[in-house]
Amino acid sequence: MYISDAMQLEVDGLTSGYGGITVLEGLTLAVAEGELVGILGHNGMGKTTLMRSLIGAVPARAGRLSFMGTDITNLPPHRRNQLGIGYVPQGREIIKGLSVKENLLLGQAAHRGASEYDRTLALFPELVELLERPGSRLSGGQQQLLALARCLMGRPRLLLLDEPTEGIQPSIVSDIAQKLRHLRSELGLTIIVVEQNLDFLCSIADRSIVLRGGRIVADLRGAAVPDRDEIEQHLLINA
Ligand SMILES: Nc1ncnc2c1ncn2[C@@H]1O[C@H](COP(=O)(O)OP(=O)(O)OP(=O)(O)O)[C@@H](O)[C@H]1O
Repeated sequence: MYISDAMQLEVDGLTSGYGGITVLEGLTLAVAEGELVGILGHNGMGKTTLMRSLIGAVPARAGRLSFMGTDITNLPPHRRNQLGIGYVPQGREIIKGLSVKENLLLGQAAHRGASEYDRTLALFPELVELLERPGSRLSGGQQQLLALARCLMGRPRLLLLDEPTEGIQPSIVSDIAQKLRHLRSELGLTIIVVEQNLDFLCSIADRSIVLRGGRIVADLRGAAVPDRDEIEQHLLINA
């Protein structure tokens, strides 16, 4: 898989939080175009806050964020999305009262321009026979595919995923891993994925970051799959 030398995302000294609580404290991270980065950490360590800070839902209190050379530190979420940052939140947020097709078209409604519908369905042939089915009648795995497809309707360059395997049957988890690998190679996407499922993460990531107390305490890079034992050690040390 091609990974560029150029940094697509640069986070420099990011501090953010809620009300009187500081969650991320001077976090610094650079992600190259085409990289697939896993974010690990125990509950409450700031993984979702990092995702929400990257999309602009949680403002930076200090530090600087840059995406594809543009300073996005003070840009609102819709502008960051237009620049190419896509987000699939924890819990997926499928609109259950709408059909698969309607959910997909919502992903496009946020963007003006050429239709992504046919291109997206070509990447997700599993959804073709489900197009008229309401979101409420999808399995967890189908919902995750729909959430990914809906996000891709906005043509992101960077895909942020928060716990994509949560609540998904173990037998389907490998399908999600395969889909992410496929999307990355077909579209050259950069992917940052928050995960608790180590097996899943080790099967897809070429770099793993461990968060603790709002800081990065391990940044394990490998040309291929990261070392599961090493990651586990960092998680244990940080428990
Ligand atoms: N909207 C909010 N208002 C106030 N505090 C919040 C809010 N969201 C999260 N927090 C707090 O911020 C801290 C970090 O939460 P965050 O959700 O980023 O952690 P996480 O690593 O993603 O955890 P989990 O694995 O449980 O999702 C926690 O102490 C949490 O209680």
